[in-house]
Amino acid sequence: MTRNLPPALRAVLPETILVLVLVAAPLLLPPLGFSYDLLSRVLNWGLLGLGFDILFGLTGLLSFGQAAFYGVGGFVTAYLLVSGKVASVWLALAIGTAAAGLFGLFVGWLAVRRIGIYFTMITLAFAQMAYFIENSPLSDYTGGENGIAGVPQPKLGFGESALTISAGLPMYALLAVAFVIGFALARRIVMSPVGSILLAIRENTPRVAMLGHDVSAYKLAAFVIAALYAGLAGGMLGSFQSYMPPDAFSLETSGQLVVQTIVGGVGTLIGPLVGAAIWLWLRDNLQVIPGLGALWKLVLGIAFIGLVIWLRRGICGEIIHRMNKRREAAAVKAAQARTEAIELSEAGSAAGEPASEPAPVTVRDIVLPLAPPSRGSGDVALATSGLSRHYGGLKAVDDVSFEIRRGTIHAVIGPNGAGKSTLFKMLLDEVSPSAGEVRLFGERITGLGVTRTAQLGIAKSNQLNQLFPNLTVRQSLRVAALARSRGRMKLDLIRRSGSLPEVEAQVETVIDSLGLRERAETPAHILAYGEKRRLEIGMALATSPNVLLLDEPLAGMSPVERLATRDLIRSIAKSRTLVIVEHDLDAIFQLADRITVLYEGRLLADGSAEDVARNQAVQDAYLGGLHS
Ligand SMILES: Nc1ncnc2c1ncn2[C@@H]1O[C@H](COP(=O)(O)OP(=O)(O)OP(=O)(O)O)[C@@H](O)[C@H]1O
Repeated sequence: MTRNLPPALRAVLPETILVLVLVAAPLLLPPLGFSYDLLSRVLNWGLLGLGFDILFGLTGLLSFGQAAFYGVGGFVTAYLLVSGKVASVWLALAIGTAAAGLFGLFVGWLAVRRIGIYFTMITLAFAQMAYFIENSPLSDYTGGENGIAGVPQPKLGFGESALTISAGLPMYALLAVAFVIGFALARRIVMSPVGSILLAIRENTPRVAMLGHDVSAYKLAAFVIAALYAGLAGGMLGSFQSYMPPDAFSLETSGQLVVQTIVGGVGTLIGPLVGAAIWLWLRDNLQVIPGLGALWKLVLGIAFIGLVIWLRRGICGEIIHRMNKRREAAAVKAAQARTEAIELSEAGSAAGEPASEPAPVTVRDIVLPLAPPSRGSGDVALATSGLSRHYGGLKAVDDVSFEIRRGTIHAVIGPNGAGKSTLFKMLLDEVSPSAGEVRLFGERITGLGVTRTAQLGIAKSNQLNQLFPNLTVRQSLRVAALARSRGRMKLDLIRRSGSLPEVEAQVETVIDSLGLRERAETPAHILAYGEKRRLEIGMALATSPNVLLLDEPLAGMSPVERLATRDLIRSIAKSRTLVIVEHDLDAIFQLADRITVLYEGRLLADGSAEDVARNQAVQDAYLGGLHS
């Protein structure tokens, strides 16, 4: 239905619907028990929830400490106004919001380096500390348990003619305007390059770091954005009810926000508002039912357990899912059918039957629009000296020194457990060596970490796929290409993710070179195995590296896929240095200019393919005369 709308209107459809609903709400909902005051509180919670949803829904970081920022914004604003230090409510709101953002910067800086439950615990601990500080050491400023009364309401205009925005409908209108602006801004953030990267972080954090994005910095940005929203909502709370309550800081506030967001729909932006409407309406109305008494909390709890069980994605999440499902069902079905056909054809070709489909990859020479970073002029691209990695007593890699020449295909081979993958991981500082170092074009990169080395021009495709399962092929490659065009971190929150011409050209080139044009809009988890392997390589390639490391690129592929991927590798090698770990020795001896052989963590041989094939030690220890 929405497809028939003009593109300009379609782009702002959610905002348009939101405005219509917010205009209609005070006309239609009061008879159902939604007073203007209740509607205003719902909007205030919704504003708090917008930031939380960017943090939790988009980035996957569950904070149990949003009350800390809500409280800081609220109390700083209220104190400045009541103490007379600032006369303008708008200015006090701006300062309160900025204070919450600064506090968010501090807490986030400590929290984002931790993951999962540890992150959540740090946010919870800070919120509890903030509650204590508000109640005790700072009670002269905050009123302690009494909070701050007499917070003035905002005024529109100047001097005598200024219009006070009083409680009731005017305050509802102000909060509605704030919410619409906050929503539009949040949606822009979600659709921006930063939003794409935050989503990818939720899908697969280590891979985002390996592509060259500074994961901690992006998480911190999401954290501060959430704190700013919370600070603004907190500031408006005091002004709207003329009183800043101490329980803004309480654990219950943080917990209620989490529940409301889950009930309304995580990752939908509008979900926290809907969750708040249901929660507050039920709470207000259950409390006044005669005979229910204190049992209202029990009834509320049961109602919410039911909602969460039957509407797993939350109310808005479920609605959006069902609408998308109907619209996308045919596309998903077709994608799955294509996957089955490809896998059937691959199984057939693996069993020696003639392929029922043409080779899926049609390779052209790959000229990527985004150039790799320019690095040194020497002949040696990568060099290791005395590189070792020990796990307890096990020497996974032991004192390995070798060089990889610029513009060559260099293979690293060795039997299972020889240390190839560990060596690879050390080449881009994914794993820190126990001893020794790696140099990229003469510059020491050991100790820089995987994100910095990626920015210097090394990328790796992994032995086990590290994809973004719910992102499409195009979205995945875009996240990779953004790392080359934007560096480790850039806060372009307002521009659209797909609006960078060079990045888009890069993505299209890689899609074509991978032979995935037909699958560009297919989520990674639906792809056939061979396609996933190619996407794994493509993501590394899309960062436009100087040196591309391929860890077992042919593993598990059918013969047809292998041939196609070999062509792809040859084509990539025309413009960059390639290092390959691979067990398919026939492929390696055809592809590689030089070969390094590892055996039990040590360097056994290093030379041209002919030299290595003739090397007696290699034959004895590994090849068993196969290539003599
Ligand atoms: N994180 C780790 N902790 C302990 N031991 C490890 C770790 N990673 C690798 N190893 C061990 O180091 C040795 C080398 O492993 P590695 O994966 O590098 O070998 P590989 O040559 O890549 O093997 P394969 O060809 O089977 O992938 C193995 O004995 C492995 O069990």
